[in-house]
Amino acid sequence: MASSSEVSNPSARSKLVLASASPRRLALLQQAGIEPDALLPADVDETPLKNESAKELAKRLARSKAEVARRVARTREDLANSYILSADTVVVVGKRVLPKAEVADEAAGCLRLLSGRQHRVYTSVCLITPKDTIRERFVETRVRFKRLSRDEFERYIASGEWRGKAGGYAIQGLAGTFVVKLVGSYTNVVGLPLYESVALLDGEGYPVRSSWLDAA
Ligand SMILES: Cc1cn([C@H]2C[C@H](O)[C@@H](COP(=O)(O)OP(=O)(O)OP(=O)(O)O)O2)c(=O)[nH]c1=O
Repeated sequence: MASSSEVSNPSARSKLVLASASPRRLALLQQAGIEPDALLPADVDETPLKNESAKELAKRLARSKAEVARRVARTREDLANSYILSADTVVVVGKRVLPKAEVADEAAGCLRLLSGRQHRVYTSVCLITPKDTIRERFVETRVRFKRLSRDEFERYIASGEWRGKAGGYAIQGLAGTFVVKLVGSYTNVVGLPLYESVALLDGEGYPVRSSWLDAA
């Protein structure tokens, strides 16, 4: 067990890079008491490859994001020995991968497919350690939406909350009222499954609970 001086000495703390531009992923990490030392978003092409399954897509993209961020981090003296964490979230109806909605038409198309049905949300999390070991976790959550009325549909589109969200909705916002049933991890749907992400970091020696003393 670490001594209290080790626990409270910030200079001894390992560095963590979150390879993400998603405010949700940052907020989820912070909810777990983990404050990344740097944000290095990776702009990767998210187009699925021919015959690529949704699971393969999420895994490939999470890994690419981490690898792009690693290249940047390893050139920076302050981040040279850091852990790199990334994730990718994909929403699937049947075998169909829904887009990350950027315009209202895309969001409307997603909502039509999601209304009154069950869908799956996949998030793949990738961790690269200071020793360059790559670890991954893949998490699936099943979500069932109520059948949306025309009014709900139109008002949700008008809200704009779908913008930049996989599957054209955000469960942490108004769309939370559409959820009849959820099986699995809620934080997985928001974009970073906390149990699995913390387990990954913990398993590779990152001090996940070092700031918990200050949390109250
Ligand atoms: C389904 C769902 C997705 N989302 C968000 C999480 C992700 O930000 C986004 C999925 O797109 P991603 O491509 O996984 O992530 P991103 O481009 O937003 O961020 P980055 O690659 O820089 O990490 O959708 C929600 O916020 N709530 C939800 O309910």
